[in-house]
Order: sequence, then structure tokens, then C-alpha cells
Amino acid sequence: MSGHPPALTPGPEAMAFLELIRSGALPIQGFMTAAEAASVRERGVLPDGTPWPVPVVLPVPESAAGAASLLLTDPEGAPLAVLDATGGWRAEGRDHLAGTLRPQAAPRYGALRRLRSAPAEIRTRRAEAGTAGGPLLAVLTGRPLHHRALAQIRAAVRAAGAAELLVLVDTPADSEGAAPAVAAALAALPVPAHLVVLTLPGGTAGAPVPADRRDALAAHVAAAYGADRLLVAAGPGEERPPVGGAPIPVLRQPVWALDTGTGAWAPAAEIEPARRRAEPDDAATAAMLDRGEPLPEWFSPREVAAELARARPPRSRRGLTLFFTGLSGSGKSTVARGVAEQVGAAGRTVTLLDGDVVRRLLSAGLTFSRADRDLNIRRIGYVAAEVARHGGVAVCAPIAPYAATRAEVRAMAEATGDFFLVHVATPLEVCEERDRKGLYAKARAGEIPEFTGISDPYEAPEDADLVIDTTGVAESDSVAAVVAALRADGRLPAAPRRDT
Ligand SMILES: Nc1ncnc2c1ncn2[C@@H]1O[C@H](COP(=O)(O)OS(=O)(=O)O)[C@@H](OP(=O)(O)O)[C@H]1O
Ligand SMILES: Nc1ncnc2c1ncn2[C@@H]1O[C@H](COP(=O)(O)OP(=O)(O)O)[C@@H](O)[C@H]1O
Repeated sequence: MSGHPPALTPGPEAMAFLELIRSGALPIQGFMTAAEAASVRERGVLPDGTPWPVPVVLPVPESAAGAASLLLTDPEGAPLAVLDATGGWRAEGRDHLAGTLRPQAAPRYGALRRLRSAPAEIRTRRAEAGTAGGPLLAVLTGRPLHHRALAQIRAAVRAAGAAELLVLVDTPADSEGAAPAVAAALAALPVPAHLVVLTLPGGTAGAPVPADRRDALAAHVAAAYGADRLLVAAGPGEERPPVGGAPIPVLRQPVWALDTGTGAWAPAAEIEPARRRAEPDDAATAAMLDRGEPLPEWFSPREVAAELARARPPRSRRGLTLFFTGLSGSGKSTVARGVAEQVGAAGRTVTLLDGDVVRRLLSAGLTFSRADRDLNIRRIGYVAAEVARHGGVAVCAPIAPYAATRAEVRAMAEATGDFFLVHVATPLEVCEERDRKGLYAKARAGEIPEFTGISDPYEAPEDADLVIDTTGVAESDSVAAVVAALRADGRLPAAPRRDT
């Protein structure tokens, strides 16, 4: 056997545990055995009776199930820790390894690394400030803090007599999540706050864990940072269940609302119904941002609203991948060209990625096999997502016959902007009748193999945002139909007024 243990990049859930364990944010040293995991899942206690909220398990591929040790790496392959394995086990068709962790180099991957402070760093900072040992209220949030949440935090600070706050922001490992918006709210807090970004398992990181168990796990983390109580910021109108088995008290608050008579936030039950105004929910907030409307001042502090508007610009300025799909000759290129012109005329920057042109440059040399078509579509999706990242509109017009590949492109595009799918559903007979390039005749004669619609599949989309059929329709009308749909969604500025 060689001296090198096999390497594994854990999935998001195990990775989140790995980070918390190695930073000292959880009072455990590694991943659980089958008996420990089952006991925790079923009864909320370890086999010795100690309360513990969430199973801490490491799923591994079958090839690693018998390993004596395992090198755990970040997604780029950099070593994070060695697992000294005590045994493998199988559950729900997956292999797992139990064992203790030996940390290696400090992690560097992921978003906002400099804000992912370990408990020891916060303890040192407090010792230097002379506040170590004083009351510390932890607030856990995965969402922006608006006036309602800030009022609730102020009330909890008063009740706890806390002179300091620890704000724990739960974000996915690879994105900033709500952290910038939460940072924008710090100045509105009544006492100085330490801001720490972390990724809690079970929420953003994968398998669902019941809210009370998740909050108990968060209480262990908060305690490791020196907090003596934890407030979990609730969503609009949300009341979280009570928590048992936590190492520090987890505070609960009822639903709060704005008292329009006094302009103050208070428990909804204490406000006269006629003067009670609920906070907008997430969908309403997103809709206001999409339309470019300012968030009302009674709802959100100006700095928080500004940060949210930066992160989610109005639809008329947000990057967009406008993706046409359909058979050869259906009208994709013609309509895409016309739409791109009008998108440009409306004042947006636009890049046209037409099927034919892409095939000549970006995808030169590729065939029409499934693998090559998929590669072609992924390349188009990648370029489109980059255009959208910078606020541009990428208009794409390939056949893109496979639903799975289109879904991949949608996911890629939505990571940097919006995605709008137009199915140009002109029937095959009409496309074949047009046969602009004589390709259908050649395909029928067997001279072109794997021709879409003739000898190769076309999977019609079920997730199109717009379906058009160009049969017997003037080109300008087809273009106008797409432009109107974009305008209706606020993706283009309103039509310019013609006064003359
Ligand atoms: N076997 C086969 N099947 C389909 N199409 C063929 C084939 N061979 C050549 N062509 C010509 O290539 C154009 C389609 O290229 P795309 O890049 O859009 O296709 S795909 O999305 O990768 O499937 C397509 O152009 P459009 O008519 O603009 O769609 C055809 O002219
Ligand atoms: N309403 C319409 N929209 C788009 N194309 C139309 C329309 N009516 C007729 N056509 C004709 O259909 C053909 C479509 O070709 P093209 O745009 O290259 O399709 P694709 O890119 O899907 O292969 C063109 O010759 C175009 O003039």
C-alpha cells in the first residue's frame, strides 16, 4: 500500500460539518458511527444519553468505504483534513466512514473567506477589547435584517442586558448569500457586533433538518464563540418551534408587526388590528426589487435597501439570457436577430449568439452527435452567463434539441442573471416546406445523418416562457410578440414615446 490515503471532496453537508469541526465551532472531533447517527436521528441523544441534535455523517464512495484514513480536500483539491477512520458503515444504500479529523491547512476556498472567523479569533478579539466573559447575545440569520428583525434584536439585547452582539450569517459555501445585506444593517444595531459568516449544515447545505434541531446545532456553534444565549432571526410572519437539548438558551419571539399609530414595531398580538401592518414577504420584496421600486422606509433601513438593490438590480437592468430553441428553419435566427436589434434600440447592451455563427467559431469542428451538440449548447450557455454577469442581454438561437442540456444552461444562466426560454414551435412540415438551405431534402435522401426532426430527436420544452409559431406570420409580428413579452415582464424599459 502506498503512504498516501485516498482523497475525497465531501458533499456540501459533510463539508459544512468539516469546517465547523476544524474551526472549533462544534464540540466534536469527527464523523459518527452508524449507532451514534441512528441514536441522534431517532432520539436526539448520543448512545451515552448526551443530547445532540443532528447526525454528523460522512458519505463516501464505495471505493473509500474500507479506507483506514482519508484525505478530505476542498473542491479545488487543497487538503483540509485527514480522517483517521474507525470503521465504515452502510445506510440507505450509501457507504459512510466514521472517525476523527486531523486538520491540515486552513481553508481558502469559497466566498467571504475573511469573514469566516473561527471561535478562537472572536475570543481573542474580545479579550483584546476587554469584553471577554461579559454577556454576549448571538443572532443567527440567513436573511437580511430589516426594521422588524432589528427591533426584535434590540428588545432581546435589552432583556439580556447584553453589551455586545455576535451576528452569525448562514450562507452557502460558494456565495455571499445575505452577508452583504446583513453587514449593511450593523450600524442600526444598539451595541457593537462581531460579524461571522458560516455555513450551517442542513439548511443551505443539503438534507433538510427540522428547524428546532437546526437551531439547537446553531446554539452549540454560538456557545463555542462565547455566546450565552441565541436569538434566531425569523422570516416574515414565521414563528419557530421551541428548542430542547441546547447548550445555551435559544430565545423565541412571537410574530411582530408595525404599529402604524406609533410607527414602532411590536408583537402583533399587542397591536390593535386596524393599526397592524405586516412586513412584506420575500416574494413581495423580490417583486419590488424586480420593478426597481425603492423598498419602503418603514420596512427596510436605507443602507439595507441599497445593498439589496445592488445585489438584485431591477429586471430592466439585470443580465438576461434570451434563449430560442426550435427546429432548423423554424425561424430562430430571423426572430432572434430582430429581437436583438430592438433590445439594443431600447438601450440595453446585447450579444447575439446565433447557431450558425457559433458553429463557425466557438464550436468549430464539432459534429451533430449528441455529445457534440451538448458541448455546443454548454459553450453557448457559458458565454451567455458571462454576458449576463455584466448586465448584458445574450440572445442565443441554436436548435438545442435536448431538455436536460437546456436545463443545465438555465441553471448556469440563472447563477448570473435571468433566463427566458422561447420555443419557436413552427411545425416540422412548415420548416421542411421552407427548406431554406436544402438540408431537409438532403436529410430525407439520407445524405445528412442525424438531422434534427428527421433522423435525430427534438425534445419540445415544457418549461418555455413563451411559445411562438411562425407559420403564416409576418416576421415583424413574430419579433414584436417576443419584444412584447419581454416588456410585459419589465425586462426592457417601457416603449419610448413617439410624440411626433
Ligand atoms: N444533422 C444536423 N441536424 C441539425 N442541424 C444541422 C445538421 N447538420 C447541419 N445542420 C445545420 O446546423 C444548424 C444547427 O446547429 P445548432 O448549433 O443550432 O445545433 S445544435 O443546437 O447543436 O443541435 C442548422 O441551422 P439552423 O437552420 O439555423 O437551425 C442546420 O443548418
Ligand atoms: N414569422 C416568421 N418568423 C421568422 N421566420 C419566418 C417567418 N415567416 C417566414 N419565415 C422564414 O422562415 C425561415 C426561417 O429561417 P431561420 O430564421 O434561419 O430559422 P432557424 O434559425 O430556426 O433555422 C426564413 O427563411 C424566414 O424568412
